[in-house]
Parts: sequence; C-alpha cells; structure tokens
Amino acid sequence: MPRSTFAYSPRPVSLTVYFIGFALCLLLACLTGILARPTGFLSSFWPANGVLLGMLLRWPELAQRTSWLIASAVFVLADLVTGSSLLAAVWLTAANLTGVACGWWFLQRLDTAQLQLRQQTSVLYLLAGCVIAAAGASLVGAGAGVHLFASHWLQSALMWFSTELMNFMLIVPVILSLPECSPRRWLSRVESRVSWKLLLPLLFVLATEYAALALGGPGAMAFSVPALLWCALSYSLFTTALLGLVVCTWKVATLSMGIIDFTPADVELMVSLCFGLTLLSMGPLAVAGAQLQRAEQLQRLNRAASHDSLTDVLARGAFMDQGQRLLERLQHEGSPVAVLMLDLDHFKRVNDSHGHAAGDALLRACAKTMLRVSRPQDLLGRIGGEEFAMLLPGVPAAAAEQIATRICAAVRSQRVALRDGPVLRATVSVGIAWNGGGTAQTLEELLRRADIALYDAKAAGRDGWQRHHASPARAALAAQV
Ligand SMILES: Nc1nc2c(ncn2[C@@H]2O[C@H](COP(=O)(O)OP(=O)(O)OP(=O)(O)O)[C@@H](O)[C@H]2O)c(=O)[nH]1
Repeated sequence: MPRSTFAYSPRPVSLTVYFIGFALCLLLACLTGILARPTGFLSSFWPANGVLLGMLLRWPELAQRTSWLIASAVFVLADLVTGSSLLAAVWLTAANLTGVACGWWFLQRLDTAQLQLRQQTSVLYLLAGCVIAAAGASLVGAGAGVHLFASHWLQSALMWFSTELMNFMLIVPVILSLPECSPRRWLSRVESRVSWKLLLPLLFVLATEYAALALGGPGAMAFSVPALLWCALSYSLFTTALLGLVVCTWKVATLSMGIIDFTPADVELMVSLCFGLTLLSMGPLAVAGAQLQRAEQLQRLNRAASHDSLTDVLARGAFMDQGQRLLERLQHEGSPVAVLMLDLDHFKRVNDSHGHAAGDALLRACAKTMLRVSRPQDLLGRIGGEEFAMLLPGVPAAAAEQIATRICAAVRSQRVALRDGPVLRATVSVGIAWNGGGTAQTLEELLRRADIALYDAKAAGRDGWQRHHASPARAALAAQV
C-alpha cells in the first residue's frame, strides 16, 4: 500500500482497493469539471488535475506507472462518456497529464515541511510549481483549443494557463494539508472545539460574500480578504485551504452567471479573474502556514524548557509545577498518592572509571527504563545529577512498593554497552513517601519524606527501597532536612 510522507496513513488496504479509490476520486473530479463546463467550450473549473497532482504529492508511492495509466484511462473515459470525440478526449487528457507531470516534477523535489506548507516560503514554492504545471498544460492544450474550438492560439493558451493555475492553487493545498488523522477523529476534534466564538470568522466570510453579491463592482472580489485572513488566524491550515477553495469557486460560479462569459469572447476578464483568485488564495494560506510554523516552534520551545536535555524526562522546575498541580487535584478528590525519590548507586564510580560520557549514557538508559516500567499517568522528573523523582497518582501503599520493586529490578537487569567495549550496569535506591489522601501535604513535604526514606535505603545496602513512616520524631527530622 502506498505510504504517505505525512504522519497519517489510512488503515492498510490492498493495493487493488487503493487504486480503485484513486480512480473513483479522479472520475468524480473529472465529472464535476465536465458538468461545470459551458456548452461548446472548456471548463473553467477543472478539479481533476489538482486532485491528481495533490494525491501524487501527498502519497508519493502512488507516483508509479499504474497510477498514470489509471489517470489517463479515467480522463479519456470521462470525456468520452460525456460526449467528446476521441480526438478531443485524447488531446485534452494529454494536456491535463502534461500539466500534472510538470507540476509533480518540480514539487516532489521539495522537502516534507515545504510540501506540508509549514514554511514561510512554502506558498511561493507552491505557486512556482503550479505555474510550471499550468504552463505545461497550456502548451499542449492551446492547440486543442485552436483545433477543437476554433479559438486563437494565444487566447487559448492564456485561458488554459490562467484556469489551470487557479485550479491547481485552490485544490493542491487542500490535499496537502489534509488532517493527519482518521476522518472520524478529525470530526470529533472539530466538534469538541466548535463554539460561537470560533464560528465568527466563518460568519464574517458569509457576510462579506453576501455584501460582494449585493454591491457587486470590481472591488467586490477583495471583500472577503480580511475574513479569510481572520479564518487563517483562527482555523487549521486544512480548514483555511478548504475555505479558500469554496470561496473562490463560489466567486467563479456567481461571476459566470451573466457577468463573465467563460469563452474566448471574454478572455481578458476571465484571465484577470483567475489570476485575481489565485493571488487571493495565497494570502490566507501563507498566514495559516506561518501560524502553524510558529505554533510548532512554541511547542518545541516549551518542551525544551520543561524537559531535561540529557534524559528527556521532566526537568526539576516542570516536575515541581506539574507535580504540585496534580497533587492538589488528587488531594481534592481524596485520592492516595506516592512520591518516590530514586538515586543511582555509586554513580561517581561510573564517571571515575569510564568517563563522563559513559555516565551520561547510563543516566539516559536509566531514565528510559524508569519510564518504561512506570504507568502513563505517572510523572517522572530529574531532580538533580543522578537523582530522579516520581509521582504516582491514585496508588495504595502496597502498589507503590510494588512499583518501586519493579523499578529496582528493571534498572538492575539493564545493560548499557559502550562503543569501546565495556558493558555498564546500575542499581538504584528508592525512598517512598505515601499519602492516603486524608491529610494535605505539599510536594515539597512529600519529597522531603521520600528523601529520608532514600537515605534509609542507601544505609540498608542500596539496590532496594524503603518507605517513610511518619512519626513525630521523623516529622521533626523531615522539617530539619
Ligand atoms: N555523567 C554525569 N554525571 C553526573 C551528572 N550529574 C551528576 N553527576 C555525577 O554523579 C555523581 C554523584 O555522586 P555522589 O553524590 O557521590 O553519589 P554516588 O556516587 O551515586 O553514591 P551514592 O548516591 O551514595 O550511592 C557525581 O560524580 C557527579 O559528578 C551528569 O549529568 N552526568
């Protein structure tokens, strides 16, 4: 099955089913274009080329001979069944596929981030690819216009170029930005976010389109620009691209009803409209792409700030913040909680005998092991050099002891092979502080108790755990530490 360069791939299906789906999508796109075609002339809205180019870029493994053969057959068949002659069907298909091949040749060279429109220059590269695609289609297709529809070559070439450019620029981004999750998950995500506030940009688009229709005139084309930019700032890249497609198609549809005749008679108006809509679609796409890039950079920055760079578990500050918040929620619910202090045994010897880099490798491996044996809801942080802390929500005391036993066993059995030969082993000592949910304690207090228990575990010979039992004497000691 074709694999996507993007994170989301649909459930595995057989290759035949995949190609049938591919052919049906293309057929549907061809029929939409043919039905929108004015009698006796070419269609100004021809989505099939954009759909084909988008699919080949989105699922690169589709770009193989079988797909091109399927696409040729579907394009010719769609023309034939809707009344075109064989010559017209073959010529038009040759023009369409030449355009797609030219666009694919250029755009498939871009890296994934550019193709996903997540870079500042992505829209410009996309425009360049679509210009190349439209030029390829118009060079082959202009002759068809002359021969089949008796139009002038330059007029025909200009009409091919401008309509193809608009179609590619409107459709390819929708396919490239398709959500990287299953359609059902996407819908439920949208449903969970829907609110009146979020609907405002969409309502603004509707209002501006209504105003454009009511007032008309040359300026009406730009009425929806601020609304589409607001959408780009509020919605995902996919929703923005989809809205751009819908709004521009709507403009073509309303203008073709008596204002612009999509035939050689109105070639200048038509070319101007297509170029205008192409440029109109670029602004919101560029803004949505920049927003996405900024959000991803912020996410990376937040992660770098909250995670320890060596072990990739929570850094001390983030562990204290998140842990305290979690603890307050658990105490509010009256749930039990355990805090573990975990300290690697004789770690100094590792550094002294094998060097600091070997110590780092062992620290990384131990953190990974602790994460592996912990539960998804547990919080693990690196508190100091070779010292970690873990917060276990909702555990009875016995379960906390079992988890500590599991961690000790997992670290004990772990082996870290160094590049130059030696294999490192480690053991860990664990101190446990448990709170049954009856009394309020801060994370600082629980960590202090766990630290006292850790001290006991070290004194008891290491590679094991001890639990802190609160007693007046111990409480006084805890207060002093
Ligand atoms: N490689 C490496 N070593 C570190 C790092 N942070 C702290 N250490 C070392 O960890 C060692 C901790 O030593 P000690 O506090 O004496 O503890 P220990 O040798 O583990 O002995 P016990 O805790 O008593 O079992 C020191 O040698 C630190 O230099 C780090 O990020 N990387």
